[in-house]
Amino acid sequence: MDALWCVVPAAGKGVRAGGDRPKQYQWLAGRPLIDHTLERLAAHPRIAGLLVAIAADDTHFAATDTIGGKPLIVTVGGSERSASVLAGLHALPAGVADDEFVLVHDAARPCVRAVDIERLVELAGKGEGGLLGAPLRDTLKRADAGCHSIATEARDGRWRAFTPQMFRRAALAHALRLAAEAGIVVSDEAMAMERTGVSPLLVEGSEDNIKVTTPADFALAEFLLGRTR
Ligand SMILES: Nc1ccn([C@@H]2O[C@H](COP(=O)(O)OP(=O)(O)OP(=O)(O)O)[C@@H](O)[C@H]2O)c(=O)n1
Ligand SMILES: C[C@](O)(CO)[C@H](O)COP(=O)(O)O
Repeated sequence: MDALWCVVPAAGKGVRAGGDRPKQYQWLAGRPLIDHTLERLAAHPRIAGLLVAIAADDTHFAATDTIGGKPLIVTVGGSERSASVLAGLHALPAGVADDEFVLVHDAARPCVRAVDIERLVELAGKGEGGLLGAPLRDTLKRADAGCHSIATEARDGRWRAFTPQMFRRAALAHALRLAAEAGIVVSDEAMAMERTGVSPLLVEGSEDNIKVTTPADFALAEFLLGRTR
């Protein structure tokens, strides 16, 4: 399989992280968080180029045409993550065929391991696509408004979804458009594809592929950056 383009949704506000700028531009190990993510993606031999979707009013993204010798294209994202991903799909170079697989990886996940990307591309490329994830290993509780446990949920067959996720370009764009037309905000690409009858392959990946979401995640991500590649 030829190298794939990767859409990087980076148009979020990072509300849960707080700070004076969106989390993807906050400092992590001496550089903006997004730089770690983009450099790690660009260094992967399975990735041909990066399509970064940023907010229309973004004043932090350091524009560049290449990263790590790979092409980098910037487009404007949307008000929801799924809209940013769809905008990215539409901005891919004309040479990316409709049936070509593309990856989608959160800018907020800087610790993704190269070996996990390799496994995803190898395994999910044999079917209709898939995503990195990890089976739930803790007991799952349902809480009430007062944070009291009111039930213990079944854990069997439940996974946490990560990124990258990988689907064929036109099929994913179609699925995202269908969800948007139905007024459904999908949490990830796999959910949009499931709505069209696809059963994405879950590929177990490292649990240190964290999504930096809250202030506490920055210290953990900094620790993990030194241990993952
Ligand atoms: N409209 C949006 C919302 C999110 N994202 C991106 O999707 C990824 C995962 O989303 P999340 O962790 O929820 O980021 P935010 O939406 O920025 O976080 P918050 O909900 O705390 O504001 C991030 O890289 C974020 O930049 C995006 O491209 N466009
Ligand atoms: C796509 C995702 O990273 C899968 O876990 C996650 O859903 C995106 O984060 P959000 O906070 O739900 O936007």
